[in-house]
Amino acid sequence: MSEMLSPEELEAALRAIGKARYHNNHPFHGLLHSGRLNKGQVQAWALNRYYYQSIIPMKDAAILARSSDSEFRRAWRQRIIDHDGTEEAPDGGIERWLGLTDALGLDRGYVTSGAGLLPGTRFAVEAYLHFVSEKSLLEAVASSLTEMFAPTIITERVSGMLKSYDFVDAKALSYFDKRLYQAPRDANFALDYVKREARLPYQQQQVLKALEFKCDVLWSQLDALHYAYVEPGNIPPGAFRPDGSAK
Ligand SMILES: O=C(O)c1cc(C(=O)O)c2c(n1)C(=O)C(=O)c1cc(C(=O)O)[nH]c1-2
Repeated sequence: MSEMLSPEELEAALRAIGKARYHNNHPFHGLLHSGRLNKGQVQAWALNRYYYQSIIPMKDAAILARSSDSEFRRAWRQRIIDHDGTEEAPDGGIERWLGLTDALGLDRGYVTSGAGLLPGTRFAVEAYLHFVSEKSLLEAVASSLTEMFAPTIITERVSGMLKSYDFVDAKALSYFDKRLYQAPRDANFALDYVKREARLPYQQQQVLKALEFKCDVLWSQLDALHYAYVEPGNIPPGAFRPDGSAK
């Protein structure tokens, strides 16, 4: 039986998970941020990461659909607006991500079709969608808490990539500008929620496990990229080939 943690202890335990398991620790990010990837490898990253982006509003809609609290829904629906945009301002996160894949020379139809995805990306991203649909609302909210750790990695990524790659510029990376304030706003809301709603020891354990799960979702996407495009360079049949031979 686990002990009841104070809200502050719960937060400290969540931060310890992020410190150990967040994807900023993955070697693929080390290569991406320090300019040690070639353009084809950066294209592979952006293409696969598009799939994660595209599923985020669907997973947030699944979370919305599970809450009976209109105040909660009002706050949470902002996430969907941020990613999908509005009629007046259609350049939400998804559109901005496609701005990055455009800048990298990838065809939009190919990117959005998902045809060149790594199987590992597909399975990891879909596992996230299933997780939030099937687990408790508390666990679903907790699984978004990786965003607590996002601002640091975004700052490192943008400055590293701008310095190192002549094929990306600030406009291509503008997706990340908005994430710098959206991610902390969203993470603070979700953190307050889990600190308030995890009222029993088993619920606190569920919250911690949900964050571990989500770190695994992010980590396994980078494992798949690394295996296919860095070492040993085993690109699965049908997946994107930087030389364009199997498009
Ligand atoms: O660039 C990153 O490293 C990174 C990480 C994460 C994250 O930690 O899950 C998200 C994002 N970006 C992101 O752009 C984003 O919109 C996002 C939404 C979520 C979520 O779980 O609801 N995570 C993330």
